[in-house]
Amino acid sequence: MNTDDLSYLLNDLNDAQRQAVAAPPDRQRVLAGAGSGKTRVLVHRIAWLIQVEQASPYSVLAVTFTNKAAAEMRGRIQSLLGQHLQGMWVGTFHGLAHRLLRAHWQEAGLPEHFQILDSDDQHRLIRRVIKDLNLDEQRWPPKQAQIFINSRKDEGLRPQNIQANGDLFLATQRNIYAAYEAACQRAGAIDFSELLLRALDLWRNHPGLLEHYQRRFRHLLVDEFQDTNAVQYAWLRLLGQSGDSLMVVGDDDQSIYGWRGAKIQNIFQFCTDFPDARTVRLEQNYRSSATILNAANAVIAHNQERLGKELWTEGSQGEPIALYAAFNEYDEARYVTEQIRQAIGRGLARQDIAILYRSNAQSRVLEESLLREGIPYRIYGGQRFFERAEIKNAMAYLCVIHNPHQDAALERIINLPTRGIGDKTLDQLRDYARAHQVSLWTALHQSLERALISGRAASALLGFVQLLEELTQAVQGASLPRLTQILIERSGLWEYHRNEKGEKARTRLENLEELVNAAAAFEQDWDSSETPTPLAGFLAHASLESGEQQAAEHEDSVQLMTLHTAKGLEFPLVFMVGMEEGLFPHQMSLEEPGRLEEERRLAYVGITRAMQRLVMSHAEVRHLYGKEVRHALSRFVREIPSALIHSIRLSGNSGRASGLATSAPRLSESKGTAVAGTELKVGQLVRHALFGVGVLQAFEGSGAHTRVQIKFDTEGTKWLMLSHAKLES
Ligand SMILES: Nc1ncnc2c1ncn2[C@@H]1O[C@H](COP(=O)(O)OP(=O)(O)OP(=O)(O)O)[C@@H](O)[C@H]1O
Ligand SMILES: [Mg+2]
Repeated sequence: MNTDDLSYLLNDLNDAQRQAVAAPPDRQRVLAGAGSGKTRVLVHRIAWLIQVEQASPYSVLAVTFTNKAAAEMRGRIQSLLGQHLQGMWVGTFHGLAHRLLRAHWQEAGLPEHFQILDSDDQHRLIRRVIKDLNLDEQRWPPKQAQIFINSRKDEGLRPQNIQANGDLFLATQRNIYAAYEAACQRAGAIDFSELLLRALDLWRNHPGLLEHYQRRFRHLLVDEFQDTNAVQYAWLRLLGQSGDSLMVVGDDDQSIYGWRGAKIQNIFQFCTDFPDARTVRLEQNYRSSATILNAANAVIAHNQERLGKELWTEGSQGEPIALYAAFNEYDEARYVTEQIRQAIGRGLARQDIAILYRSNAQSRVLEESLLREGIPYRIYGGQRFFERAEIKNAMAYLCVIHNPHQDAALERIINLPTRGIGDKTLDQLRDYARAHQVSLWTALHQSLERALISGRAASALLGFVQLLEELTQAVQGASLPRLTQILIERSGLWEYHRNEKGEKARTRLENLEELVNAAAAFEQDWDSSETPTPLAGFLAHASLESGEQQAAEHEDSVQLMTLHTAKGLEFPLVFMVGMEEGLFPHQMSLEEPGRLEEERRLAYVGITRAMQRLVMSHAEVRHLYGKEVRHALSRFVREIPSALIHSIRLSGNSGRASGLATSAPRLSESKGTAVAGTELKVGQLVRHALFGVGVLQAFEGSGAHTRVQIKFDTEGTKWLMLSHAKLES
């Protein structure tokens, strides 16, 4: 092929990048600092393999850290190649594991309709297990056991792999883990860590299947490699051994998921496991101004454990980093908001601005301030629609109708609404289930048949069985939204929430209505090749959506997210708020050696998100967990050479955010027209036929599933399905 034809694949690359992209199929480890074009290399490499090496898209497996990054990557490859790529697998490890397990549920030892437990479900189940084991919950807190179990799973350890050696703590945690595993198996449910481990076991235990995928995925590429955990790495080793090409790209200085089991050591291990792998280093940073880059380099230089690499840029010096000393968090939010208003006034697009914080809880005050100023924003994280109690209750009914052997869902609804099935009866059923290794549903039937339960308890259980039979009958042949509606009404859930008092009850009922809308939207673009029925698809959709901290794509909003979520992204203007000891670095990391270095890497990630301008802020007084606290300035700010910083003090008016900004939110630019989904903006006034006027507060979900949160003047705050809400501006 004429090399000129390939210029579009190589043009915007430097020499080192070009060599990595245009190498014949091989194994490479790209090790380079932030903003040096690692992700760009990976994208161009895939395009090169397909275009020049004639690799079938079907043979490419690319793994990234979030679904958003995966979608972006696919889009960039497609636009480079100018074609739609069928069959290419691009996704997160979790997403890929889920696909594998759905396709090979039998081999994985799962029921066809296995359910995914989110963190909340998992916590409930572990709590249950602890009780069943007659352990004292005070001494053996479920949360602690949950962390123990997940971190063992992330390391690839089953209970039988854990040696207690007479250690009571380990022995007990191992017992809880084992009992929890049995409970999951009975319930046909798996948690997020299990997704990965089970997929790995699938390959380990079925060499034929592994071979199939090894033959298929000839080209393997992994972004953000520094944050792979032991199980993910084991995946890679299995799949990568026999492939044609393998590329991992990462930066040891950006490893920020150690607390979730990520192992920086994988970066080194890689060269032991793949001795023929080449290491590529990229040293030129294309993202940030020299000031920002120097600040990042200075901070990360304080870490001991690093491979050590310097980044340089040809970019201009840029503006100094602004540091605002706020009086409290409200003042901080006002300052940030005012700065954003000015930046927008100077012509910066809203989506080019990001506010980064250490903890989700910090967003509330910032949100309020942005709302008051009518600045549209988009937030990643927070409580998702599918995580709300009333929605989870309704989804549990859907789940049980789909497959009654799902213990977590069954437990959730067996006495909700209350129908006289007490804890004692439930305990009896659980004991039976455990003793006979069956699901709760089977335990219930057998206990009744064998008259192990009698009297009032038995008739309550019978009532429940009858109810489920009736519900199953009633939904025969119904569409997904109709089915959802029938279940919500006839299960008694509707009545139950209606009898609750106050505003909360009303919100719950409306959310339940929204669920029916969500079901309708889902059914419309349900993909029959992915799940056997719309119901199965809807259940999976709900559990996966609640697991990922993603927000809907809405252009032209300021972006709010945690520092962790910001990984891999870049913005011309970045605010890092709450730069205080105890907040960032986080209090917990101060007490745990090793964690502090991880916090510093997080600071490095944050600083290197900024392209042109970085603004940091800290508050002298802050309200945390209901208390007023005073924090010292974060060491990460103090580690930046003072020549790079422009301090803005409280005293004097120069830097002080102006005005208290209590004005009502303004109408957005797109006045008057009936509002289509993409035109809506947070902060905008909208009108709903029934609820009247309100302010749009947030978006969630995407496409036909988009929901909007609106604060109505008289009707409180509601979540509505955008496609059904018929809003007017
Ligand atoms: N050779 C190049 N010429 C011009 N711009 C480049 C070049 N390489 C990368 N860039 C740009 O630099 C920025 C950073 O690139 P990229 O996001 O790929 O870096 P990265 O190493 O993946 O960063 P991170 O470590 O934060 O994930 C992007 O805007 C990218 O388009
Ligand atoms: Mg990247």
